[in-house]
Amino acid sequence: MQLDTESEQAAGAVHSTGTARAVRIGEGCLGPRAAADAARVVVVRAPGSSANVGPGFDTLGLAVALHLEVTALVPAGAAAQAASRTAADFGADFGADFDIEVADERGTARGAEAARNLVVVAAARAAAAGTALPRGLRLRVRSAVPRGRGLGSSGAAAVAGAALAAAACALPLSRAAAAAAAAALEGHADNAAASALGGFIAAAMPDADGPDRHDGRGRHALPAITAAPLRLPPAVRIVAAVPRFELATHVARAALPTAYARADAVFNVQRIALLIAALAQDSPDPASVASAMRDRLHQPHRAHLVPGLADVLALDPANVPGLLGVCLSGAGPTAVALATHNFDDIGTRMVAAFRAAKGPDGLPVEADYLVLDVDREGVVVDELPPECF
Ligand SMILES: Nc1ncnc2c1ncn2[C@@H]1O[C@H](COP(=O)(O)OP(=O)(O)O)[C@@H](O)[C@H]1O
Ligand SMILES: N[C@@H](CCOP(=O)(O)O)C(=O)O
Repeated sequence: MQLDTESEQAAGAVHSTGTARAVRIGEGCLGPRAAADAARVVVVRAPGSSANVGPGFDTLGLAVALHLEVTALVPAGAAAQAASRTAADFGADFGADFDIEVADERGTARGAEAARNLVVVAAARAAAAGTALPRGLRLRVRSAVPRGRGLGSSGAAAVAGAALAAAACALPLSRAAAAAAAAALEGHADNAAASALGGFIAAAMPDADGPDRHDGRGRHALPAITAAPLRLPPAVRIVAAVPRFELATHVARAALPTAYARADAVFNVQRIALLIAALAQDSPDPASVASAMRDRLHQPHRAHLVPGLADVLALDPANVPGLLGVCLSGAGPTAVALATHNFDDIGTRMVAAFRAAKGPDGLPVEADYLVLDVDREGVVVDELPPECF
């Protein structure tokens, strides 16, 4: 399935392919739809994600039922105002005079400070591909996705921002477009595609050597990404053991080698194929899944950043009922287990394995576990009456 943002936007198309479900802003309205030139309240909800899923470095992603929600007050006349402004109106310093406000659990930011919030950055970039964000946006952000833990908080924020941009500018939105916009910001497509599309996905960035895309007026168009939904049996849930420290993705990426031995590349390519095949079964064979979730591209190179990881990864379905396999979640430090039952026992074992290790301060690595459903919906956008803000 080719997800091409440019052609969708050019055609103003909103279509449903069944798998890359498209959504029109306002679809699923919870209240009466406001007139287009009246103030509107738009609610965007995007799930977090667990990227890589073992061997699928920068490729596989699994959306998890932990959500980031943005409630936006879009001022009256926003669509016309956005259409009349161009991307050039809003340069790198757009935040300095940009009338925007973001409130989240860390407080309220305005202007230039608000413009550095990732949700706003993502909205601004996505909007710049076609138009500019209107002035006067008021955002409230609530996120259940812990930041910097490997559960895709930045991907969720980027997807939500892209969806918000479309809503604020009254443009049609497809989940594919939101995924592409967020992937362009993240630099890898796994989190973005999972947060935008939901479920278990494979995703790829466009060919790095491809042509730079412009729309002829100097505006940078968002690159298409390629994504495909993968089967995951309904019984599978995710047990996430979340250490109580942050690990920024850019730090964990800096720990990776720039080149790999052919044997390691082949090891992972084989296991990605085997993992997808094993999880396509109604009752996946735990030994097959666990073996296919092994990785040589990122986990060994990041293990020193996540004390206890080796012991968590050593949990074996042969000894743990319900367990299918364990891996580092995204860039870490969270570890996730795929499981069909016995979730609390699995979470307890993962936390105990972390606790048996010592952190850099010489103290045990404390972690908490969450039992999460797979989010099968991806990003959703609703519209509420203005008094709901
Ligand atoms: N709700 C949010 N609002 C604003 N920025 C966010 C939000 N969630 C995440 N971010 C940004 O993303 C960063 C974490 O991203 P990253 O290091 O990729 O970790 P992860 O995506 O695994 O949580 C945060 O430091 C912050 O800059
Ligand atoms: N493929 C990326 C995924 C990063 O995910 P995050 O949730 O840690 O941001 C990587 O492994 O670097």
